Amino acid sequence: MKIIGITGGIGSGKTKVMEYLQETQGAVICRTDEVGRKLQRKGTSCFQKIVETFGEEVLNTKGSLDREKLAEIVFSQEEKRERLNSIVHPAVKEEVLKKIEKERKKGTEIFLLESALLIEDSYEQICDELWYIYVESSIRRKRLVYTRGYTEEKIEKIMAAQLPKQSFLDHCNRVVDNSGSFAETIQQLEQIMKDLTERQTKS
Ligand SMILES: CC(C)(COP(=O)(O)OP(=O)(O)OC[C@H]1O[C@@H](n2cnc3c(N)ncnc32)[C@H](O)[C@@H]1O)[C@@H](O)C(=O)NCCC(=O)NCCS
Ligand SMILES: Nc1ncnc2c1ncn2[C@@H]1O[C@H](COP(=O)(O)OP(=O)(O)OP(=O)(O)O)[C@@H](O)[C@H]1O
Repeated sequence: MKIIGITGGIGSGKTKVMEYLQETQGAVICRTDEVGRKLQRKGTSCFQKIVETFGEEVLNTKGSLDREKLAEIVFSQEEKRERLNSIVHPAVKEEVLKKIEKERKKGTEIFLLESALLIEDSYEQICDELWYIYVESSIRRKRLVYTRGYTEEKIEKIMAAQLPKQSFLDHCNRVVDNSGSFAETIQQLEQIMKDLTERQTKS
C-alpha cells in the first residue's frame, strides 16, 4: 500500500485534490481535521482534557465544544495552541495508524492522508511520499472568504500558525500548483499518477 501525505496551508485545496483522487483512482482518504473532530466530541478523553485545560467557557449551550471560541483562543496565543495540539495530536496519530493498518489488511492500494500539519507532526516517517498543494496566499484568502465566510483576520492568524512555503518545499517530494483552474490541477495530478505507475512497473 502506498501512503501519500497531502499537505499545504489552509485553503490550498487539499480536500478537493483528495476527493478527485478518491473518485478517479479509488484511493482511500483520511483527513486529520475530521479525525480530530471525532476525537473531540463531548464525553471523549480529549474533550475532557480540553475542558480541564481551557475551562467551561469553551463549551456551547449544549455542552459541546464551541469550536469558534476555541479557534479564537488558540490562533491568537501560541502557548494555548501548543497545549491544544499536545492533547489532540497524539490521539489523532494513534487513530490514523489504526486506520492505516486496517486498510493495509484490506489490500488498499493508495492511502491518502491529509493535514496542514503533516510536517510538524512528523508524518514523514509514516508516509511514502509527501505532496505539497501550493496556492499563493492571496488566492487562498479570496477562496476562504468566499467559500467559508472566514474573516481576513481569522485567515491571517491561521496562516501565521502554519509553516511558510519554503518549509513545505523543503520537506515535500512533489508540488501541485492549485492556484489556477482545477482543470490545470487535474493535469498535474494525472502526470504524477502516470509517474507513480511507471515507477511501480519498473521496480
Ligand atoms: C481550533 C479548532 C477547534 C477549530 O475548529 P474548526 O472546526 O473551526 O476548524 P478546523 O478544525 O476545520 O480547522 C480549519 C483549518 O485550520 C487549520 N488548523 C487547525 N488546527 C491547527 C493548528 N493546531 N495549527 C495550525 N493550523 C491549524 C487547518 O488548516 C485546518 O484545516 C480545531 O482546528 C482544533 O482543534 N485544532 C487543534 C487540533 C488540530 O491541529 N487539528 C487539525 C489536525 S489534527
Ligand atoms: N483550483 C481551484 N479553483 C477554485 N476553487 C478551488 C480550487 N481548489 C480548491 N478550491 C476551493 O477552495 C476552497 C478550499 O479548498 P479545500 O477545502 O479543498 O482546502 P483545504 O486545503 O482542504 O483546506 P483546509 O486546510 O482548511 O483543510 C474550497 O471551497 C474549494 O472548493
